[in-house]
Amino acid sequence: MVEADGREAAALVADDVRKRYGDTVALDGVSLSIPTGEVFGLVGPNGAGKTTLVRALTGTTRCEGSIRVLGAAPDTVDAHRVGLLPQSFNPADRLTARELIAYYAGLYDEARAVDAVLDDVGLADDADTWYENLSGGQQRRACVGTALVNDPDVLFLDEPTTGIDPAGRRSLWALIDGLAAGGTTVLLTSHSMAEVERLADRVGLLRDGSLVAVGSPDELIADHGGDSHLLLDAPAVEAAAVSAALDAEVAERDGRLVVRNVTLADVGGVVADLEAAGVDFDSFTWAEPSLEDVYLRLTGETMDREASR
Ligand SMILES: Nc1ncnc2c1ncn2[C@@H]1O[C@H](COP(=O)(O)OP(=O)(O)OP(=O)(O)O)[C@@H](O)[C@H]1O
Repeated sequence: MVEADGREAAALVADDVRKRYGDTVALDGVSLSIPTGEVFGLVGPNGAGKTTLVRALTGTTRCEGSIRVLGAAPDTVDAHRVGLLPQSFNPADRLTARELIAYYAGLYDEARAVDAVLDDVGLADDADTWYENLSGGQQRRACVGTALVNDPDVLFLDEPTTGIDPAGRRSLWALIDGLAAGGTTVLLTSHSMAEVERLADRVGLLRDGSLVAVGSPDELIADHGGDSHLLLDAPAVEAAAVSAALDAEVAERDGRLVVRNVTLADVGGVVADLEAAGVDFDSFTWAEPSLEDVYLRLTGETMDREASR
């Protein structure tokens, strides 16, 4: 469908996309429509099919089903309008950051000014450093820059912030916000639920090659996040003992006890009941459900909570 201004209403459309590698089913009938200007976050455990879906959408792997990118098939879409940061990307070591960006800019008839791209990814001061001498996070930022040289209408970012420190991550988030505000459609994959919750208009959760949930972070949290809860640091206490003391549902997660369905107003009473029952805890945190809770529930996984922040 084409809007009155000539832009396609849906920048990306996938219909029943399937991909096998031998006996491995990497994509098991994925259907998806991403409107122009949306930031779509793709999450899922290792091996769920995220990179395969990015590769299918960018025409870098063949698959069954139908894909439209800006109204065209992935292998015929105008390459000037698409940017891709692959998950694994190893540029030549003996190029400076500026030479690397300039090389990619040279692949397009019309490209952005190299210094502006370096500035966008926070490498203006390190522009003349060889790629091999940049830190891991700076290298990743240089790689992000290569995907921005053509000012793409659709940008694929496969784990863009891996290895980037918190400050660099925040500046990349601001950059992505700015691109989206300017109408760029962004599909990003990430293992950071905080990142996806912060950036994405909608999130798709892939599991075993299937999209098991799609919605805004708020929708997913309301539908699948569960209740607000109290997290107890009580290393010496069994979940069953806390459950008996409170007459409540208590589970163990990542070394902490989770007392389910505790509203903020309930916290004082719950803590008083724990103390009255002699339950020995070091500290507690009250938490509303987050995208991480959605992820854990829908994938059945546990994850390093700190790694996801
Ligand atoms: N080139 C390939 N040859 C064989 N199997 C592959 C190939 N690429 C991916 N796979 C398999 O397809 C499945 C999906 O892999 P994919 O890389 O898409 O997952 P992912 O969600 O991106 O994982 P990660 O979070 O680890 O990056 C996995 O079982 C993987 O082993």
